[in-house]
Amino acid sequence: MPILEVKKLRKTFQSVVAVDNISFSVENGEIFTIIGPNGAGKTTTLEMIEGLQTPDSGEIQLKGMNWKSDSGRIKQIIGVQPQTSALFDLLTVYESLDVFAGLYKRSRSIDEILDFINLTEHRNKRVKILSGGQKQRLAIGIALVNDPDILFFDEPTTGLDPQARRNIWDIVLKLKSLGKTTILTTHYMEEAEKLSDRVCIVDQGKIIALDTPQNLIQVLSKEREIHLSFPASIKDAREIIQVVKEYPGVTKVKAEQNMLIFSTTSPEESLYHLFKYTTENQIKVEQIGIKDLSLEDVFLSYTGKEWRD
Ligand SMILES: Nc1ncnc2c1ncn2[C@@H]1O[C@H](COP(=O)(O)OP(=O)(O)OP(=O)(O)O)[C@@H](O)[C@H]1O
Repeated sequence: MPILEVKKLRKTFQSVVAVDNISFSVENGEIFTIIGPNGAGKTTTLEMIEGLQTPDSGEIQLKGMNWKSDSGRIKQIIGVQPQTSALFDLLTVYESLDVFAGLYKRSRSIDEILDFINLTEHRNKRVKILSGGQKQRLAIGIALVNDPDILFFDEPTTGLDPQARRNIWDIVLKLKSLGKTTILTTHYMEEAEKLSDRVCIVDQGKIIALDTPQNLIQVLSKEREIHLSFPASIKDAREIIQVVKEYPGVTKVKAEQNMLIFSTTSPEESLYHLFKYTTENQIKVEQIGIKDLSLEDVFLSYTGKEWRD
C-alpha cells in the first residue's frame, strides 16, 4: 500500500485554479519531488496534504488515514518543516527544538536531532544569529522532533548558497537511509535530479510528467548537442557547416568563431565522419563536449517553455 495517496485534488482561489485534478501516490521510503515554476501549485498541493488547507475536492490518504477522521493520528506520523520566518528569534537552537518536541507524544532525543542536522556546536546560539542554511537545518530538525515517517519540505534550499544547499541534500539523503519518506518541492531542476526517486513536474496546477528522473530524460528524443572547439577561428565556416549537415542524423549545425555546434540523433556516427574530415583536412580539434540532457530539457519538451529558476 502506498504511504501517501492523492486522488483528483483540486483547489481554487476565486478565479485562479491553483491545483487542477492532481493524482499521484508515493511509496514508503521514497524521495518524491514536486517541481514547477513560480505559481505552479506546489505549495498549495503540499499544504493540502499536510492538512493546512482544505481541498475543494479530491482525496488524500496518509498511511490509509484521512484528515477528516484521523487528524490526531496523522499529526503524529508526519513532520512539516516550518518556514524559517516562523522560528522564534530569541530562542536558542536547543530551546526551539525543545518547544516543538513538547507538542508530541512521541519525540526523538534533542541531542540526536542536533547531531543529525549538524547543529550540535550551535545548540546555544539564538536563532537570530544563525545563517540562512543553519536556520533551514533547524527548521528541518523541527520537522523531525516527533520521529515522523513522512516528511514534507517546501523549497528547503531556496535562496541558499551551493554549499548550504548540499548540506540540506545530505540530510534528505540520510533520512532516506533511515527508511523515511520525503515529499519535497523545489524550483531547482538539479536538486530534483540529484535527490529524487521520482519527480512530478507541475505547471499551472496540473501534472505534466511523473517518473524517475532517468526515465523522464530517456523519453526525450535521443538528439544530442555536440560542441567542438578548434585552437583558432574556423577558416571556412560555410564549408564545414555544409559538410556536417550531410552527416546522418544531423538536424542543426552552426559555427561561431572557433566553435562548431551541431545536434544529431546519431552522435557516434556523426563524430566518426567529422573526425575523418578533420584528420583528412589537417584541422586540429581542441576540445569536444556532448551536452547532457537534463530535466530542464524534459520541461521544455512537455511545455514548449524554457525553464527559469
Ligand atoms: N491564499 C491564496 N489566495 C489567492 N491565490 C492564491 C493563494 N494561494 C495561492 N494562490 C495562487 O494559486 C497559484 C498556485 O500557488 P502556489 O503557491 O501553490 O504555487 P507554487 O508552485 O508553490 O509557487 P512558488 O514556487 O512561487 O511558491 C498561484 O497562482 C497563486 O497566486
